[in-house]
This record gives sequence, C-alpha cells and structure tokens, in this order.
Amino acid sequence: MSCGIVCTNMGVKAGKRIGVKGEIAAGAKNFVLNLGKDQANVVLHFNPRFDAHGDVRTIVCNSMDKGEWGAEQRESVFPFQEGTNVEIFITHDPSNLTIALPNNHQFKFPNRLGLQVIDFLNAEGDFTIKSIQLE
Ligand SMILES: C=CCO[C@@H]1O[C@H](CO)[C@@H](O[C@@H]2O[C@H](CO)[C@H](O)[C@H](OCc3cn(-c4n[nH]c(N)n4)nn3)[C@H]2O)[C@H](O)[C@H]1NC(C)=O
Repeated sequence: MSCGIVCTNMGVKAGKRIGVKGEIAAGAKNFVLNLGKDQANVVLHFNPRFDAHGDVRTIVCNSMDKGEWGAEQRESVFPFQEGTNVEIFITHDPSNLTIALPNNHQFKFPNRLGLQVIDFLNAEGDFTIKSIQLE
C-alpha cells in the first residue's frame, strides 16, 4: 500500500522531462520514486538507500513487470544528504531512462518494459514531494 503521493494519467511521452522536487527527511534511511504504467508495471524503481536492505549510501534501481521484480542495478554515485531539498529529473526514450541527479551526475537505466508513455509516479519512504514538473 502506498502511503506517499501517487500521480496517475500523467501522459508523459518519450523525450519529455519529469522533474521531482522534494525534501529528504533528517535521519533518512531510504526513499523510493516509482515511475511507470501503474503500481505493478514500473519502468523505474529509483531507491536511494542511506542505510537500508543491507546497502549504505547506494542508489539501487530496478523495474517491475506485471508485479515481478527485474534485476537490480546499483549506481556508483550518491549525491544526496539527509535533511536537504533535492531535485531529480527523469527523461525516457524507447531504450533507456536518463536520471539527472544533483551536482551534474546522471545515469541511464534500461527501459525494460519498452514503455512509451509514463502515466504513474509514486513516492515512498523518507521523502516529501514538494513539486512535480512535466515539461
Ligand atoms: C542478498 C540477498 C537478498 O537480496 C536483497 O533482497 C531484498 C528483498 O528483495 C532487496 O530489497 C528489495 O529491493 C527491491 C528492488 O529490487 C525494492 O527496493 C524493495 O523495496 C520495495 C519498496 C520499499 N518501499 C518503501 N516504502 N517505504 C520505505 N521506506 N521503503 N517501497 N517499495 C526492497 O525490499 C535487496 O535490494 C536485495 N539486495 C541485494 C544485494 O540483492
């Protein structure tokens, strides 16, 4: 059950950009942004872990297809500080998603579902969304 914000029917086509601005809680353990078609079909599960599930200061990404997790991908950068505001941008094309992080870091994650339109976004964990830009 989601207890954070949930957006549906966003209609974000390939090449358009989603900007998520929010506050990371003081003492944060982890937070999640899920983007995709719906809760069971997630093209990007973006999970910065300060200290959670055995990971410390690691971004873990994954996908979910019809409720089934894919293979995790771990990133080498962690440009987040607990108790701060942050803005994350996500764009997608038929092959990849590009995730732009603070301090000009960015990485790609495969579009395993081949999703053309992102309709769904939800946030979980130690993160409060302040604004969402669709541009
Ligand atoms: C080493 C043997 C077991 O592997 C571990 O297995 C865990 C359970 O499957 C993996 O954690 C899950 O990893 C998933 C992505 O692959 C998800 O991140 C899953 O959490 C789902 C989730 C949590 N939350 C959430 N809500 N509120 C908060 N704080 N978190 N929302 N969605 C995590 O519980 C975890 O990433 C995985 N670790 C490794 C190294 O593979």
